[in-house]
Parts: sequence; C-alpha cells; structure tokens
Amino acid sequence: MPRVLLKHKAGATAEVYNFGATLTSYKPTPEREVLFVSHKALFDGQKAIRGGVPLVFPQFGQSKKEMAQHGFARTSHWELSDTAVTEDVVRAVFHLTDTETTRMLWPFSFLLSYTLSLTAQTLTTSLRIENKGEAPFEAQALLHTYLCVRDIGQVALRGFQHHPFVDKVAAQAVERLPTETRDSVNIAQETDRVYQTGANEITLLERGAERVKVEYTACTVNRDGSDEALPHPDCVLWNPWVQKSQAMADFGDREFEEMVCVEPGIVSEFYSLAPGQAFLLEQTIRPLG
Ligand SMILES: O=P(O)(O)OC[C@H]1O[C@@H](O)[C@H](O)[C@@H](O)[C@@H]1O
Repeated sequence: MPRVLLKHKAGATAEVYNFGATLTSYKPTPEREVLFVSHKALFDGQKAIRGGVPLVFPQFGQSKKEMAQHGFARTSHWELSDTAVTEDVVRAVFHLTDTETTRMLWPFSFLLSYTLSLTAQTLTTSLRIENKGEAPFEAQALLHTYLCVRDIGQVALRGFQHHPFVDKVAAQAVERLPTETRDSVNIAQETDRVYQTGANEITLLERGAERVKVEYTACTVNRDGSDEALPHPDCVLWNPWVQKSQAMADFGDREFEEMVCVEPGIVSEFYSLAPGQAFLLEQTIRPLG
C-alpha cells in the first residue's frame, strides 16, 4: 500500500499510509519508536490499521448504525496533496473529500486536510474539517493515538485529574458524571473513558519517568478566518485489557501490555459546522526522557 516517509535532517522520521492517512511510525531518533502498531494489524486496504494514529470521523463509536464504527475516514484512501521541507519542519498534507460512497453513508460535502509536521523534537498532526456544502452538518472527530509502552503495569498518565469522564466500561447511565480524583492514572483493568478535559496536555510516565507528552487543542475556524477555541476538547483513554484483546482478530492476546491509547477529540457531543466553517483538531506528540 502506498505510504509516505518523512525524514528530518536531525534524525526523526515518520511514516504515513495513504490508506486512512494513518500515521504508523514516529521515531524521534532511529532507536526509539513512540507509536504502537499491532503485530497482527492488517494492511489490506479494507480494515482500519490497528495502531499508529487512525483518524476518527464523522462519528466516534457507532451511534449511526448504517455507518462503520468510528466513521469512514480511517478506511478511506487519502490523497497526498502537498509536501514541504523548511529549515525546521518536514511537512506532508493529505486530503479527503466526499464521494458518492461517503454521501450514501453521510449526505454532506466536506474537505478534510490532514497535516503532519515533523520537527527535530516533535510531531504535530492537525486535522482540519471543512464544511463544503450548503447545509450545516454535525460531526465528531478524534486522533486515535496508540502509544507504545514497555510494560503497562509501570505506566502512569498525568493530566486527567479534576476532569469529568464517561466510563464506557461501566456503561450505566449516571445522573452526574464522576470526576477523576487521581493525579496519576494507572491502568490495571479494561479502561475506556471519555475524559471531558480542558487540560490540553497528557503526560505518560513509565517507572516514574516522563516519557511522552500529548498536547492538543481544538477550535472552530469561521469563514472570515477568525477562530474560537473549544474550551473542553475531550481525551479518550483506552486499553482493551485481557478479554477485549482476545476478541480482536487484529490484535495480539497480550499486546495490551505494550500500549495505551491517548485520543484527543471532539466526541462527547456532535459539533455543528455551518457552511464554510471548519474545525481544527491538533495534537503535538513530544517524546521526553
Ligand atoms: O476496534 P476499534 O473500532 O478500532 O475501536 C477501538 C476502541 O476505540 C476507542 O476509541 C473506543 O473508546 C473503544 O470503545 C473502542 O473499543
């Protein structure tokens, strides 16, 4: 399958497949991989790639049953529309527009532009969703970032404290959302939470040492170019743990020990975009230590 390799003169590299515009590798140095991709991931141009950073759009989950879980962006073939190399940044831009197939699933006209910017120390992935039609539409979007870890038992995540969350594992209706009380969140069971966080920054620690930071923002861009930040972008925290891992054909039974997903997005509701308006959802992955 076609893919694009970004190489920074300082040594960092990134690899992106046109299929889903899925980022599958980010190495800040030749020896260090930041992203997790399952050994059983399929690269068949049909199934979403299990790992890296699949793009979720226009729905998170499957509230519209006629559309696949997490939408069609991650299983569509994107076009490489631009590349650029400057003194500091290596950049690639991918585009996806509506087709007859997408309009059958979701009857709207859109332009998705996905920009990957590799610097010596960071990788920024920026998804711009523009309403190209004449009617408003409602959508959700998320950057489904799979981070690799050495041992999930030694992992802690900072940045969720004080934020309300929906616990998708508990799956029972609650009158008021619980709030995260822990400064450091560890993972010792199936975890699937939508944090309604305004923190905009999650830090992953391994054995007490900071390893990687995911910084993120979301905003609406108006027709005239002005923008308004969404004060509370969401961040999903996911680890399938034992049973869910066994149930996934494209994921190893014990691979839950080697990954955790930190997924910035706008998913706790559907967001409305007027004609000509756009959403910008952006994350910067910053390896540390
Ligand atoms: O198997 P999929 O469709 O890639 O989804 C993986 C997971 O993605 C997460 O974002 C969801 O919160 C989980 O509920 C889901 O299981």
